[in-house]
Amino acid sequence: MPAPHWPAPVATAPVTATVPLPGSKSVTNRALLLAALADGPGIVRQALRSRDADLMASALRSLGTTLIPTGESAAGADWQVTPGPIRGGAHIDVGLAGTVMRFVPPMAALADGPVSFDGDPHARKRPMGPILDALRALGARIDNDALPFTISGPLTGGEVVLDASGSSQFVSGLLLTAARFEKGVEIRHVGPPVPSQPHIEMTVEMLRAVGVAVDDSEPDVWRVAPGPIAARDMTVEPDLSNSAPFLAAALVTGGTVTIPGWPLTTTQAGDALRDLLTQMGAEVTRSTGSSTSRSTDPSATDAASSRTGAPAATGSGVTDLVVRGTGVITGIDTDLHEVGELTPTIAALAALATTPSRIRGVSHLRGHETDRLAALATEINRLGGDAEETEDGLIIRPRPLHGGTFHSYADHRMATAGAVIGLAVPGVEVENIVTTAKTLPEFVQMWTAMLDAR
Ligand SMILES: O=C(O)C1=C[C@@H](OP(=O)(O)O)[C@@H](O)[C@H](O)C1
Ligand SMILES: C=C(OP(=O)(O)O)C(=O)O
Repeated sequence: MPAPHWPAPVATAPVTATVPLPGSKSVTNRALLLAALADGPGIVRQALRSRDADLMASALRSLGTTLIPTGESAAGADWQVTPGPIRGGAHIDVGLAGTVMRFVPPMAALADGPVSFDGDPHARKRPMGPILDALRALGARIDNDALPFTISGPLTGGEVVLDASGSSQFVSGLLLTAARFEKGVEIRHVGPPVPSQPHIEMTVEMLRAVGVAVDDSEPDVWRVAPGPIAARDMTVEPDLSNSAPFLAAALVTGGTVTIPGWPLTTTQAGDALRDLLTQMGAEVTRSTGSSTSRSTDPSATDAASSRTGAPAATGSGVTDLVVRGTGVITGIDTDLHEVGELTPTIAALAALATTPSRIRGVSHLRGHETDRLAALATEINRLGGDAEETEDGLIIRPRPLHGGTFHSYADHRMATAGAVIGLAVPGVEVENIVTTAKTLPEFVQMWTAMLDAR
């Protein structure tokens, strides 16, 4: 039986809340995979626990990695990761996780036998062709062009040309395992621009932090020489993209939301919120206030840690991010090609803005958890709004909204977009709010706590 729809709470007063966030999905799943491919046991600290992260952990276990939780706190889980010989014969459930369906197959192609993959019904619709073709070109055998598929090695590596305009994860997936390929890899992208460059930078930076030499000096070309991946102690940053609905609440209610532990420098897409929310009318400041980062364990500091696998904070590398709503939400004309995962929240704010908005550069969102452009236009219009899909984005014009069901399409960011609109529009019910478990299982409790805080 489907769970009842979640009545999105209406804000009765400006919110004033501090919202600590669990770890980044993108950093967690890269860190776990790199630890599983490393030359010895390592630790991943303050990792996210969520459906996507748990699917990654299960995938790695079925390929022969030992993952032992050594501690769990509000900041996340600490995993001791001990690599093993990569085992074939496994079946891997990717759920709806792009990071699992694109990052694990290159590792599976190194297994000593075939490995099969499948996922949620919609996962079978997400684009996989370019990375599967690339793996074939590098030596693997694969029996399909989308999920479900079975992959068999041996994969030797070498040079490959692919079109990664559909997802940066095609490049990240190949890069993460590339040092373990006999010949390493040279990836050359040919096609329209690759989206989500910060996520590729995150991959490159995390690889360098574990001793892998990545040459990205030529645009759209990445070279990784074969060699060991060093075992390290990595600490995961808070998930800045998941701060989006909470920070949006400051704008919607004319309140103030503070996120502690915001890194001073980061490759996370969510860092773009500082600029985007300013453009939409917020006052955004950093303060050293209460922020001490999520880690208090001095042993977590590691000279080799990167910004994304960041050293434990001493307070120097992080601040509080404070977003204050000024009472007016202005529309925005913006290209979100590099930070597409922020689109649902920006669209929700645009639906509540006083002037029109145009979101460009995100045609690749049609291959996300759902076709996000169609889903956002449909759901905003269902509540009486005026949203129009364009070839590469959305036009959203001001129009008063009314209550109704906001469908999530099993998309965590659609569900949280419904919650943002519901702050200002009585009677919004979000269908399948529990889909937020993909990256933020505590969403409802955190949302309620934010609204209750004074
Ligand atoms: O590598 C990653 O961790 C991600 C890359 C991006 O994918 P696309 O390039 O497919 O948008 C992003 O949208 C996704 O949420 C996470
Ligand atoms: C696109 C997203 O996820 P995935 O990692 O499944 O691609 C997202 O979280 O917005």
